[in-house]
Amino acid sequence: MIQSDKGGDPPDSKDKKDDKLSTKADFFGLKSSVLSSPHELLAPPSGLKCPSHLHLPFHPSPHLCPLPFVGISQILRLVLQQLNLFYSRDVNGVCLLYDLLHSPWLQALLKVSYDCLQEFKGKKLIPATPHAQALSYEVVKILRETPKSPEIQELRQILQAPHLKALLSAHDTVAQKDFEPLLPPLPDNIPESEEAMRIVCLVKNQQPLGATIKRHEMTGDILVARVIHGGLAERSGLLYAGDKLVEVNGVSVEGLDPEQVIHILAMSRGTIIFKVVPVSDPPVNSQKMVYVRAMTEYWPQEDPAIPCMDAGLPFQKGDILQIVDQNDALWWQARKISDLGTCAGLIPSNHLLKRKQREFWWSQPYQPHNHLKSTISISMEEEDDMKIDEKCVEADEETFESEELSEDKEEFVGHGQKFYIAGFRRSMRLCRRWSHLSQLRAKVCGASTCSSAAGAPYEEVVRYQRRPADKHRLVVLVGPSGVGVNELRRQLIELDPNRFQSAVPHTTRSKKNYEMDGREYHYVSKETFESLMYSHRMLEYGEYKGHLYGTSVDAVQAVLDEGKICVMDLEPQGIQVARTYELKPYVIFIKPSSMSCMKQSRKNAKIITNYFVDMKFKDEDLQEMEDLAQKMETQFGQFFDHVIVNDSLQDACAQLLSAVQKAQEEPQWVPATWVSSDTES
Ligand SMILES: Nc1ncnc2c1ncn2[C@@H]1O[C@H](COP(=O)(O)OP(=O)(O)OP(=O)(O)O)[C@@H](O)[C@H]1O
Repeated sequence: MIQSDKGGDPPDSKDKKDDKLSTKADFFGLKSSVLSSPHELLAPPSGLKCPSHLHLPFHPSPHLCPLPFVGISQILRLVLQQLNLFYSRDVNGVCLLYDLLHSPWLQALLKVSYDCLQEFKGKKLIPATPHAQALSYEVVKILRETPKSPEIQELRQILQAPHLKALLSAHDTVAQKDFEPLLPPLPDNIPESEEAMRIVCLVKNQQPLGATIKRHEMTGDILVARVIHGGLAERSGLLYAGDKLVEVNGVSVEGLDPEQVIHILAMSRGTIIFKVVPVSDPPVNSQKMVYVRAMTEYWPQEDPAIPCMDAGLPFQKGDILQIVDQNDALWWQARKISDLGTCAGLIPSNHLLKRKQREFWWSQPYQPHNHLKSTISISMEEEDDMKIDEKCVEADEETFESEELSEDKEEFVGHGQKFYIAGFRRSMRLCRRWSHLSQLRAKVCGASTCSSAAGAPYEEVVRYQRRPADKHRLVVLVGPSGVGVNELRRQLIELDPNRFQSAVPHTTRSKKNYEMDGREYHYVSKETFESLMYSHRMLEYGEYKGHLYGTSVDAVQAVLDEGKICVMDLEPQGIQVARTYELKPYVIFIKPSSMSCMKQSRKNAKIITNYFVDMKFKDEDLQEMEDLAQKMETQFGQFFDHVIVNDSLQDACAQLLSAVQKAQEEPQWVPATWVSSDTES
């Protein structure tokens, strides 16, 4: 499709002249395909659609290749083999041909060839004879008449070998300047004022052409506004942003609106011929390909500012995008990595999206951030509820203590062998749920950084493959309370305690006589705990019954230093704190299954609460879990590397094991900063 572009040009100097361009928008649904022959450019011949013709321009033509071309011709032969393969498989072979010819290795090869030619051109070599082939025949004839000797025999064989014959034939072609195709001579008297025209021929099909047009406000010219990466126009290399459209199928576009041009194109059938005045300085996209993780979502259909809605690329939080063009300061071109074969689409640049986020933020009525009430902040009402809960616990202290004991017993069981799994203590889990996290964190990081509405909308990412000698990546499980995060974590560790381990949390409460420092908890003073908090060495922390509980970076590091995989559960707000180069966390979101499934599967499941020990799930609990999961996904989905729906516990556990293995052994997208720090160190 060619689409009308509303403008949105970068405000840089290169495009200043376009500031006055029209901002009308429309779309014309021209689907077009194979681009045949322009006159001026070194484009594929019009016979491209015929497989037999495909070979012609790519034979190692003798007059194009410098002498040591054995390697080159070999590679070109490979290219031809590939093309033949593609051709027999794919009707749309021309596109593949184009892709191949655009491949960097072929370009490099041609460049070498060209450089060699240039070198020889400078030397002005003159052939000793233009008829080396005839000469060799003559020599062979003479040799036949001379007395036989092994040397003469060998010379005859050499001269009659097909390779040498081909070489001599190539020599003669070059020597006689017998080049093809013959181009018509240029007329001598072209007036200087006359603009060079390019004729571009396109054949409509289901593929979009991938270009947008706009009208220049001052001159009224119809210009190609944007050529979309990966579209036919771009792959043809014949249409560039800035080209002036003169005629479409013989109809002059002078004085027409973009919409009228679009109408002509929409009405056209089969081949469409464009006459264009090429832009004097075609833009070159020399930027390297960048990959980013979308930290927000974008819907072009809801964005009235997009230059061309149909060319927009919608994306969701967490999508990995390949940015292919950043020439425009406002509108980039990108593809989703899940869909790299397609034409690119327009997305707002980092700068523009940030601006949009800020505008959106200010347009919203003020709301305290209580949408994840149970995990982030606690409203006044909840504060009161909590006090009541705490009172209940206080009143029931003995029972509570004995329950902690019984939980210990439970935790000592595994594979018929007694071993202790840290990080599952009831107090720690309850403190997470009832933590004063937001208040505590506010103390540490100050309102400005924590409440910043709009972080970077894109995060640059790279493929990271952990080397066997590297420490393992931290595995973080996130999910709404009761979904089974701890159950899955426990099952994973029990599966192979020599490989998987939890971090030992810290607490400011005093050690009980059956506990061991560094086993259940690291017992530290309030001052030590707070100093860890203030120096950002705590991944998570909270207060429960007047004591502080939390997991430190060092505790996680201790597990990783042992060569084990540290598996921890975190509240989603803690993910950002854990996302560091040293821990390289792999975040798995544990999601509840549907209500009806959970009603079945959670029949015998028990919730941990601060005063009921074996409380069964009620429908409201399941509903709350589902709601919270949705909110978590909406707010933190961009950080999730993997999602597991916890329906059947056995399946979920198998999925978890496989995901954890992949995280450690297969390449994953991680923030670019994690890897650049790697190379620095
Ligand atoms: N897939 C499942 N099928 C049946 N029961 C399950 C499943 N997953 C978890 N459970 C049970 O649900 C209950 C709650 O699970 P778990 O304690 O792991 O929740 P949690 O996500 O860690 O919650 P919290 O963060 O509040 O501690 C447990 O009794 C557990 O055995």
